[in-house]
Parts: sequence; structure tokens; C-alpha cells
Amino acid sequence: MARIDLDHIRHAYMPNPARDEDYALREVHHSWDDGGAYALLGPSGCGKTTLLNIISGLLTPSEGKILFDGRDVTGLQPEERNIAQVFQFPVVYDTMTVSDNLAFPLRNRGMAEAEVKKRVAEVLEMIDLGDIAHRKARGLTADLKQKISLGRGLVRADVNAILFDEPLTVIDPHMKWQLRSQLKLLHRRFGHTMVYVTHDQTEALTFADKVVVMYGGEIVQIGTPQELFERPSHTFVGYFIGSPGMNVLPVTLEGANARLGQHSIVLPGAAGPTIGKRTELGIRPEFVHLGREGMPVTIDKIEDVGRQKIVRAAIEGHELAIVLDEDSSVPADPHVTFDPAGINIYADDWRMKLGG
Ligand SMILES: Nc1ncnc2c1ncn2[C@@H]1O[C@H](COP(=O)(O)OP(=O)(O)OP(=O)(O)O)[C@@H](O)[C@H]1O
Repeated sequence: MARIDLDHIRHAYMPNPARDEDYALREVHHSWDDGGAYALLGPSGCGKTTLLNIISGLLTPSEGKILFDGRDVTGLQPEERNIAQVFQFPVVYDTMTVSDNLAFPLRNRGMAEAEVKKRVAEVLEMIDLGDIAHRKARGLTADLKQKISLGRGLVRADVNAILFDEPLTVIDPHMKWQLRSQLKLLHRRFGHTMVYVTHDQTEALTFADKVVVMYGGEIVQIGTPQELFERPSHTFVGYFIGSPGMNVLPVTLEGANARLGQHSIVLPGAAGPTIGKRTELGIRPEFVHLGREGMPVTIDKIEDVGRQKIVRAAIEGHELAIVLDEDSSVPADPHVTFDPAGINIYADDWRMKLGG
């Protein structure tokens, strides 16, 4: 297991990149803890796979260095980096049995057979494939084959990191949930450094201790699921995490108040100067209270989603989503107030610190 340092990494696929837009990864400079479970989350094309391939060694970054426990591995091939990888599609040996597939990476490194058996038995139990341990991989379903791939990724205890690139794509939705929970347990039990690429927020939030949100070739926030929910660093994080995403409303700032049309909203603190910057107020639908007091809204529709209702409303000509408990009712003359604890202020999309 290793700490991973990404030291001023930039990557462009084109020769002679000049502008920021020429880079698939604009600048990544972070340290990831030894034994951390990280999910790389972001929309298609934001640079997740590029970053993962730089960590694995499939790609050499145009600029910057990558270090495992302080050792520069930038110039090393994947096989020299001592990592395990699980890809989107299963990579298994069809002619081998399930348990021989799992044993392969261990035997390959000359592990004693008694130790191999013990470790394989452990992994078989964890991924729940004990019943078919002696069956050939050929003919198994894609689900089962991908479980073998996951098991192969987990079988070695001595790897620096395990990298997963959208590993549950081919897995049946019900089993997805099961495997995600199992991976989380395995992480707790073995403490590997894990990096998990996905564009699915549920997958990221259930798997990871820390979610790395990427957007346009940059890491816009690294945080716990709770931090991403409560304090999105960038408006994109607000939109992308949560369902529905954060409401973002244009405002002008007046000390510790934000003006939205004709309304003045009290902020948790005063914002610094924002001259020439676009200022917006972010509030998650869960922090908007619907009642008879506050700012008037018009209601467009109400969606029933299990234990909650999502109210689609408009305030001062802007869309506003509100989350209500299923038994709350919508007043005839609806108004809203914003819970100050849920208010964030953004200048040119980045969250501002509010003073006391
Ligand atoms: N081999 C390549 N040659 C040129 N451009 C590439 C190459 N691979 C990726 N890109 C570009 O780099 C950017 C980042 O791509 P990347 O595959 O890392 O994104 P991603 O977040 O993993 O997307 P997805 O979720 O669709 O896999 C995109 O604009 C993509 O078109």
C-alpha cells in the first residue's frame, strides 16, 4: 500500500500544447493517503481515465511527476509499479478454473502454494464464488467473470494500489449494489489504497471515503460525501452531486446579505470583494423551506419520489427545486426561506469563504 503524490501533473494528447484547453488534464497537484479509498467522479471526457492511466503507468504525463511513498515512478512501466488493475470488461483466462484465475497473480510471483491456497480461499469467500471455484471460467456469465476480475485485483496483499476503471459497467444492477458494498468491506478489512473511476455518483458516494470530483480536466474538489453535499467548492459539484442538484441563483452581495431580485437574504457571514465576478448563491433543495413566510414562489409541478416530494418552483424568474417529506403539504400561497446553514456563495463558480 502506498501514498500517491501527484506532483503538478499536466497531460495533453496533442503535440505542442499552448492553451489550457489543449490539455486533457490541466493541473493536478494532490496527495492521496496511504490506504485511502478514492473515487474519481465526473462527466464523460473530464479526464478520469487519463488520470488513472497516469497512475497506472499506461500513460506518461506531459508534465509533472507521480510518486508512490515518495519514490518517483513517473518513468516506470505498469508492471514495475506493483499495482493491480480492474478494467471495465472482464479479463480472465477462460481455460483456467475460477480459483486458478485468482491464484495466477500469486503463483506468478512465486508465492508458496500453501499461502496461495489460503489467500484464494479468502478471496473466494469475499466475492462469494466458493461454489464455482472449480469450474472453468469459459461459459460463465459476464457478471461472474467480472467478479473473478475483481477477485484477481484484490488477491495480492502487497500491491501499492488497486485501480478500478468503471468495474461495474457489465454487472447486473442488483449485483452492482452487492459488489459495491463488498468492495467497501474489503477496503476496511485489508486497507489497500484504492482508486475507483466512475461517472455514477451513487457508486462514488457508497464506495469512497474521499470523492475526487473532476470537471474539464481539473480536480474541482476532493472531499467526503458529506463535504461535497454541504460545502460544494464549485457550482459544478453542487449540480453534479445530489438529486436534484443544488439550486444556483444569481445574486448581488451587500455585506452579509445577498440580493435576489427584490429580496434580501441574510448570509451566514459577510463575503469579500467580488468586483467583476459573477456572484451566485447556492442552496440545496433540502435546505429550502416551503411555508407561508419568506419569499413568494410559483409552483410548476410536484414530483413524488418515494419518501419525498420534489417541488419544481420559480423564484424571481429562476428555477428552484425544493425537497419535501412525503407528508408535508404545499400551502396555497407558497413562500420559501433558505436555511442559512445551507447557503454557499460563489464567485465565478468557486465557493467564497464568508467572514464572521
Ligand atoms: N488517446 C487519446 N487521444 C486524444 N485525445 C484523447 C485520448 N484519450 C482521451 N482523449 C481526450 O481527453 C479528454 C479526457 O478523456 P478521458 O478519457 O480521460 O475522460 P473520462 O473522464 O475518462 O471520460 P469517460 O467517462 O467518457 O471515459 C477528452 O477530451 C478525450 O476526448
